[in-house]
Amino acid sequence: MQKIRIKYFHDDMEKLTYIDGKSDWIDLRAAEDVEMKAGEFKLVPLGIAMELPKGYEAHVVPRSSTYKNFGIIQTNHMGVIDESYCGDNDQWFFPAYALRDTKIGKGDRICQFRIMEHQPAILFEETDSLDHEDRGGIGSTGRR
Ligand SMILES: O=c1ccn([C@H]2C[C@H](O)[C@@H](COP(=O)(O)OP(=O)(O)OP(=O)(O)O)O2)c(=O)[nH]1
Repeated sequence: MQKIRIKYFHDDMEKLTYIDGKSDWIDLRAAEDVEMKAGEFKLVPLGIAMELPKGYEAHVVPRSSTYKNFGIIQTNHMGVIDESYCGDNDQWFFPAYALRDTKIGKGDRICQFRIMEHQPAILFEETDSLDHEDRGGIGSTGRR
């Protein structure tokens, strides 16, 4: 088991739970009641900060049911939490765009995250030709 040091910003928040065997993505909750009008953007606080393991980052995505339940989408599509984002005030946020008037309750599970190892260090080596056949662009393999 990998240990992660976590700070909760509110005493009455439900603690994160890792449900072994079902999914290794961990649900995150809104840390306050949020009301949004259609077309509004808001950074919804998630009420936690973490010290990620060395060599890891975290990826945050919406739950599949988030749009159905709340009518919001995540504006960055996938949030990347850097390893260096580990200060006492580095609270995680969910950037939300509302497509309808909506209410999110404190404690509602709106997104999920997992940790991922960093990619290897990369050195770009410039060339005039990559010496491979073109694959063909977006949609080039057709619809069926
Ligand atoms: O959905 C997200 C995405 C990011 N973050 C936090 C963690 C991350 O480490 C930090 C910066 O994110 P990123 O580098 O993606 O944002 P940026 O727009 O490039 O800002 P910065 O100038 O701070 O790098 O913001 C969140 O809380 N939620």
